[in-house]
Amino acid sequence: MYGQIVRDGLVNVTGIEDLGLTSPVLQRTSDAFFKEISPFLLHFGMFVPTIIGQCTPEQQAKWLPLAMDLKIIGTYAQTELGHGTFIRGLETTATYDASTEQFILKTPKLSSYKWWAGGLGKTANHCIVLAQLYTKGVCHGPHPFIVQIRDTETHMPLPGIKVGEIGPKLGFNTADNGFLGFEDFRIPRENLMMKNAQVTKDGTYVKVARHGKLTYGTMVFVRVMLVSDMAYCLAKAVTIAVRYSAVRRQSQPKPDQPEPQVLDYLTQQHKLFICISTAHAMKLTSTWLWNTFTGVLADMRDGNTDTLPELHALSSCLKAISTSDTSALIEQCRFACGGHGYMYSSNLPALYSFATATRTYEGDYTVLLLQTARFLVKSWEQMDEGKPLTPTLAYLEQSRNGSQVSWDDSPEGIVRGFDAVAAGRIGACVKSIRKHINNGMDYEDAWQMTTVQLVGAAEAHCRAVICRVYRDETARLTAGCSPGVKAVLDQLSTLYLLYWALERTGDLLRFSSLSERDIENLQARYEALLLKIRPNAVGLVDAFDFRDEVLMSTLGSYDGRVYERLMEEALKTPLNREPVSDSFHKYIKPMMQGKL
Ligand SMILES: CCCCCCCC/C=C\CCCCCCC/C=C/C(=O)SCCNC(=O)CCNC(=O)[C@H](O)C(C)(C)COP(=O)(O)OP(=O)(O)OC[C@H]1O[C@@H](n2cnc3c(N)ncnc32)[C@H](O)[C@@H]1OP(=O)(O)O
Ligand SMILES: Cc1cc2nc3c(=O)[nH]c(=O)nc-3n(C[C@H](O)[C@H](O)[C@H](O)COP(=O)(O)OP(=O)(O)OC[C@H]3O[C@@H](n4cnc5c(N)ncnc54)[C@H](O)[C@@H]3O)c2cc1C
Repeated sequence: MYGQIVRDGLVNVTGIEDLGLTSPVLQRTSDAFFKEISPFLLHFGMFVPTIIGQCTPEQQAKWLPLAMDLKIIGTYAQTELGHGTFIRGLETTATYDASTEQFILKTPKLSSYKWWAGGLGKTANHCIVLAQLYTKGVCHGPHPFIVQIRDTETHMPLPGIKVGEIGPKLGFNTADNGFLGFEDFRIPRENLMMKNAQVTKDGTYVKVARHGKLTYGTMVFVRVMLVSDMAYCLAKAVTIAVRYSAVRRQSQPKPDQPEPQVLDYLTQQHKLFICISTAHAMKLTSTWLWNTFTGVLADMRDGNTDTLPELHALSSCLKAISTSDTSALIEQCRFACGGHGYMYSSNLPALYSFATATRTYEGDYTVLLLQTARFLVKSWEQMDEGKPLTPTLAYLEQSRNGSQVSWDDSPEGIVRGFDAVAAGRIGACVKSIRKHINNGMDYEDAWQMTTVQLVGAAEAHCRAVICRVYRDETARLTAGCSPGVKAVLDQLSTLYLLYWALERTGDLLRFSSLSERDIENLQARYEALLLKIRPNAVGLVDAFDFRDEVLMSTLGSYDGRVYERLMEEALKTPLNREPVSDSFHKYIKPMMQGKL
């Protein structure tokens, strides 16, 4: 199993070298090799980006060629058995010894073991280690170090290194996630990644970066990338489910009619068409977020970190919501395929296990939404002080006078409705925090007592951002399209707005003049739109243009030979090599004969 995985991984990363080892190329071609992920994902997805983001030019000149030529294989070891979210609580230490100009890495106790890093178990021979940096008796917090953990010739763990695989998981079972412990393991001073902070030969700590959280830059990059990854993952799942729903015929609503395609059931359309729409919404939002990210990087290259807080808030909530929506909607695709959706050969289980993991790694859902909420509350307070709001929060101004937004059921009106919900929920959180403080709580306790509402406010803000970006980007990108294409893509973005308006009627009743009659109108429009989209449903998923080798699905292959493929896969099962398993003779027969 592992040997095959490594072979496929290497064919992937070396066989396409002439195409250029860019992230998107690697990411997309790796899907033709793995139902889940490559053991080299962390090498290209975090090890290389961290060298670029955290090393000085001199350090990059040393490490980047080695990494890009796969002379070293790396991963990113930050999480420990005892800490993942709370990075400031990490226990691994790196203590500077000026007499030898080395850092001594230590794993003080079991909970300090690095745990989870992809590729760490048996594949990587180097890794980025986040450790508490001590010099001259002072702790300066978590810093990144580049550490060789295995001999590059023998692949044996180096003396003082304890490393291994963490074992089977819900999914990601081709990721080779590992554990890592250090016993007074020494590395050269130069292995501290020194772009944002340095330690001189005599042990003096020098802070370089103006912003205290640039060490967390790789996580922001990955969160931005994951939004696009989720769009791609969901597009694969809905391609499988819609194609299967066009093939599958079931039940007989009318006695004298043949069994219909299950795709003709309105409930099936309700399950699946939001998935098509959401894949588009997340793809367009991810491109918008990527452009925002590169803009902030450019600002930071000019020494300006003012736009970083908004990027952190955006990447946090968009990563949280895109992974949560994708996990839920891929499971919905699985539900839509009945029993055959539960077959591993459908590829829906693997797609689900990948997406649901992504809801956790690179920042847990709740924790990241609370990060966004922190930014929203601070922005509200700045608005109260008359300070300007950042672009994505301009809608807060409308709530300043507290008047209720009048409901307008046009697409643009619905977008404004979601702005009103977000503004209203943020305002309610600020009111709650202030009430608790007035009742004698300190700020931290008042914040904690409001966190359930704060998570909801951050979700509402994110939904408002997605709705606005999806609507605006669809209009912009279809401006030059044929009327037919323009109409279908407009239907999809309208469906997204109607779907979420119906999901959030409570909020819209609370923060706008939405009435019961308006809700009835929304429901009727939504159902009529499902019927309009039905004729184009298969064409819309075909337009995602996934080859069968990438979909890897008995249910979603282009030729629709579902039952033949299911049987072909079944016959490949090892248990079918012999008509009678030897377990019959060992256990079942003796049991039947009363001899067990
Ligand atoms: C060959 C095959 C294919 C190759 C493909 C290649 C390309 C693929 C590209 C991408 C896909 C790659 C996928 C890789 C797979 C990933 C596997 C998983 C990896 C991991 O999980 S790595 C570990 C991730 N861990 C986390 O995310 C931990 C989450 N915790 C935190 O982020 C923080 O600890 C915290 C923010 C939750 C809390 O920290 P703390 O208490 O210290 O901070 P606060 O007090 O809340 O805030 C203080 C202050 O800092 C600001 N802040 C916090 N974080 C950031 C940040 N990241 N950036 C900027 N600012 C930040 C925060 O806003 C506060 O500011 P203010 O005080 O309010 O001003
Ligand atoms: C498939 C997979 C791959 C991974 N790969 C890597 C890797 O390559 N490298 C790496 O370093 N790590 C990796 N991780 C680890 C991952 O980054 C962490 O699991 C993630 O950051 C969550 O942290 P945790 O596990 O400590 O969860 P915890 O934070 O302990 O979460 C447990 C519960 O506590 C809640 N919680 C925690 N803090 C707060 C708070 N402040 N307020 C409210 N609720 C809170 C959470 O919401 C959650 O409900 C991987 C994880 C997975 C699942």
